[in-house]
Formats: sequence, C-alpha cells, structure tokens
Amino acid sequence: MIHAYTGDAVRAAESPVLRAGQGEALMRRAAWKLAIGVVRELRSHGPVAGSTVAALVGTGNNGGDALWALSFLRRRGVNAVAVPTGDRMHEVGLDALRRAGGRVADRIPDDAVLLIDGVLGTGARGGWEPPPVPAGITVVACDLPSGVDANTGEVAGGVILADLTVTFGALKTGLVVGAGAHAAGRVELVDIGIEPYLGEPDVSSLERDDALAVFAPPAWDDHKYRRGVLGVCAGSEQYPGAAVLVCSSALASGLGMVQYAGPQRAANLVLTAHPEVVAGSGVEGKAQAWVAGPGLGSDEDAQSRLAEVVETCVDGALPLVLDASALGLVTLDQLSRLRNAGCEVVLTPHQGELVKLVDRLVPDIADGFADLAKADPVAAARRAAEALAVVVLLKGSTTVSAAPGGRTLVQNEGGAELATAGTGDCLAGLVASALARSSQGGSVATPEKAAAAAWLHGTAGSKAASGGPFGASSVARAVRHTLTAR
Ligand SMILES: NC(=O)C1=CN([C@@H]2O[C@H](COP(=O)(O)OP(=O)(O)OC[C@H]3O[C@@H](n4cnc5c(N)ncnc54)[C@H](OP(=O)(O)O)[C@@H]3O)[C@@H](O)[C@H]2O)[C@@H](O)CC1
Ligand SMILES: Nc1ncnc2c1ncn2[C@@H]1O[C@H](COP(=O)(O)OP(=O)(O)O)[C@@H](O)[C@H]1O
Repeated sequence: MIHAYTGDAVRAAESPVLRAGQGEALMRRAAWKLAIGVVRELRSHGPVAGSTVAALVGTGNNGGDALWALSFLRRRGVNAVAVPTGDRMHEVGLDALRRAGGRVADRIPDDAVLLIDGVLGTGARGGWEPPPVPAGITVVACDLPSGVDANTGEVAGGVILADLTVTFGALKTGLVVGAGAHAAGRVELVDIGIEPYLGEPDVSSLERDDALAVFAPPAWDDHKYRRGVLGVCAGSEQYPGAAVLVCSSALASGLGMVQYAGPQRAANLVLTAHPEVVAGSGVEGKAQAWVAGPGLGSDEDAQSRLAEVVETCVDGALPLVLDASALGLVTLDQLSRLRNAGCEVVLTPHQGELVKLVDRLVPDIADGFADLAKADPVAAARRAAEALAVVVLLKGSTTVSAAPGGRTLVQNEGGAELATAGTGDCLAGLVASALARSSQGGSVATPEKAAAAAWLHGTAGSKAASGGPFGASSVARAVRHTLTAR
C-alpha cells in the first residue's frame, strides 16, 4: 500500500522541524537527494562531468532546493546554470551556487541536457504558465511539477511534463491523481526526516500484492459456492454485448459461478461465449452478490429488472454493484433500503454519470459539483459517497474509490487505451467479483475491494495495450493473464 498526503499536510509536518531551526538542513537534505536523482538521469544518457544542467528557479523554497541541488551538481563537474523565473531567488541557495562556481542566466542554455523544474512546489497558488522548454530535454521536477496543485492533482494553467519527480518527505496527493500524476512521470520518494510528523494519509493506492490478495486463488478445499457466485443483471435486446463483457471479466477473475439474468438475445450471446454461465430470465438462484446496470437501458423493463435485483439484495443482505444505466434508474429509497439491510453497495460512475447522479439524487450538493468533479475527483467522489452513504468508485484516468467517512483509494494502472466502449462493463464485473468472492467472509473493506478491481482492470488494460490497439473484450481476456502472472 502506498500513501499520499496533501501538500498542506506535508507543510504542517515540516513545521516542527522548521521551529527547531532545522529548515536549512532540511532543504540541503532534500536538494542532495534531488542532485542524486539528477546524476542518475545524466548517467543513463551520458557523462555527468562536463554536461550542462539548467534549473528554472522560482522565488520560494522550491527554487531554494533547485539552487542547492545545482551547487552539489557543480561540485560533480556539472556546468550548473540557474534560470530565475521571478524577481528574486532563495538567498542562501543562490550563495551556495555561486560559491560552488555555478552561474545565473536569463535563458536555458542551448547545450543543456537536463532541466530541473524548481519553480513551484507545495507553496503554489493557482495556475502558472511555464516558459518555453527545449524539445527533448530531460526534465526532473523538484518535489512536484510546477503548476500541479499538490492537494488535488489539478493543473489549472500550464505544466512542464517531467520524466522524473523527486519528491520530499511524502508523496503528495497531487502526484497520484489525474493531471498531476500524468505530469510527474516516474516518482521517487526520498526521506528528509519529517516522516514522524505526518498524520493519516489523504489517499492510498493498492500495490500488486494488495490487489492480488483480493483475487486470491482458491483454497485447496474450496467448492464453487465458497469461491463466490455472482449474479449479473446486464444487457438488453438493444445492448446485449454488455452482458457478455460483464460475465467475461467476472469469469476471468476466478469465481465459483456466474449466474446471468436477462432477455433471451443477451442470454444466448452470453451462453455462446461462456456455456458455463447459468442463464435465465429471473433472479432466482444462489448468487452471493449482484451487479446491475451495464447495457440495461432506461425503459420500464430495465426499471423492473433493477427493482427485482435490489429486492433480492435487500432480502439476502447481498452486496450490489450499480453501474451505467442503473445509475440513472436507482432511487434514493432503493439505496436507503439496501443500506438498512446491511448490503455492501458500490456505485461505479464515470465523471458524467456522477454529475447526473448527484443532480438527480442529492441536489443539495449539486451546485458547482460538475466543476469539482473535473478539478478534484477525489473530493467529488468523497462528497458523493458521504451524501449517498455508499462507496463510490469514480472512473477516469485515475480511478478513485471513496467510502463515506473519507477512506479513499486511487489507482492509476491503466492508460488512455482503456477509453474504449465496454471497458467500464468489464470493470463493473470485476468490482462485483471482488464483492462476491469475499461474501463468504474476509476482512477487506469495501473501498479496498473496489480499488483491487481497478488495479486488476488497469493492469489488464496495460497488458492488452502491449499488443496494440484493442477493444473491451481483450481487457476481459487479459484479466486472466494478469492473474496467471502472480
Ligand atoms: N519548508 C521547508 O523547510 C522545506 C521545503 N521544501 C521545499 O519547499 C517547497 C515549498 O516552498 P515554499 O513554501 O517557499 O513554496 P514554493 O512552492 O516554492 O512557492 C512559493 C513561491 O512561489 C510564488 N508563487 C506561488 N504561486 C505562484 C504562481 N501560481 N505563479 C507564480 N509564482 C507563484 C510565491 O510568490 P508570492 O505569490 O508569495 O509572491 C512564492 O514566492 C516544497 O515544495 C519543497 O520543494 C524542501 O526544501 C524541504 C524543506
Ligand atoms: N484516459 C484514461 N486513462 C486511463 N483509464 C481510462 C481513461 N479513460 C477511461 N479510462 C477507463 O476506462 C473505463 C471506461 O469506463 P466507461 O466510461 O464506463 O466505459 P463504458 O461505459 O463504455 O464501458 C474506466 O475504467 C476508466 O477508468
């Protein structure tokens, strides 16, 4: 498990160290680690001594870090050049650079092979427009790429995309969410001594082993009813394929049984693809969790199919995943009955679906919610989870799983190749599979199960993408191979 903290929390953790008069020492420690990261990058491309490294230097302590790092690099024989972006620079850092023999210039030298982005760190407020940067130059960001909001990952103005970000003391939330995660490139976390002062993380991310534990292989004495039985209410005459995608991904994740409830045309497709699925038109059976929504449509038939699944879950206190069409149909009354029955409920909207859902079900928080969802998906998912009192998995380049009460996980495994019709259906099948598998016991919390499914989905997406452009069926197939390569 990886943990990240808001920029504000990291600044708060620094303050006892600053109060103890250790500010300069902290900065030198950070800068030293930054310089080590830069040397490693230089070595991977050519010689260190004699190469030119420039730093864009802002007016605050982020610029101070960059100046100190340049001074250390100068001592390794690097031609170190500070390029100020404001009307002042960190005085002690500038003095260190000058004493080491570095220089200040008004533009990035033509022979620079590497650029340190030391303009803005956790003290940045609002958007920023970067100066032109030579094409192809290696960029190492100091603490976080300038222009990224350390608390949210939002990039309100411009940003210089980094190859590497060396971040100090703790991962910032902005480095693991959305545009910030994209801008940061590879992220290296270095200790600087503030770690004991960090409180609870803002968000966390599951790593491979955490996610695989949720999709563990069967125990030697398991039987099919102990491995999880999933009920699938998806697909319609109009959108039959969604039913196949949900069943395919769920089966590939390793379940005891998948039961399909839906119209004949969709059932026939499901059975052709997977004869092992138990298919029928109704919900009766042994399902231990349900997923409802993909390809359901919005007509009366869809409504009554959803209502039937909700009643089944309420009666049996079964977990339920609501996705796609179901997000436009589910009522507040149904959600409250599910909660009162003790059902685990996970909603899996993308940004547009979440905004519509909030508009329809919780108008109290709808004002400005669309902008919030764009700028700060973590806050949006949290607010919706809190208002609806269920777990919300918000899809996008970062997948956010938020529980009422604040527990939030973010996953970034898949790339934009996943933005193709039907991959969301596969994810819904995987989230529901995680719930069905654990319905026989286990102590993993619901948002962790949702995040494990997002990890599996994203990793399978990347695996599928390695073979070229793909459609959603390939994601379902790649799920199996992702779990094989344990
Ligand atoms: N604390 C410590 O001991 C340690 C801190 N460390 C390092 O310090 C960093 C935090 O430093 P920080 O607090 O000085 O803030 P920082 O990110 O440099 O920016 C503030 C400056 O930028 C300016 N500015 C703001 N927004 C702007 C905008 N949109 N566009 C343009 N300018 C803008 C703002 O100017 P102002 O608006 O106030 O005139 C102010 O001068 C942290 O990320 C880490 O790298 C490490 O060394 C470890 C020890
Ligand atoms: N730019 C992106 N980077 C990474 N993953 C993405 C990106 N865009 C979409 N995805 C993922 O692709 C899936 C799309 O789901 P969804 O929009 O529900 O598609 P559909 O309804 O067609 O099945 C989600 O899991 C989402 O997180």
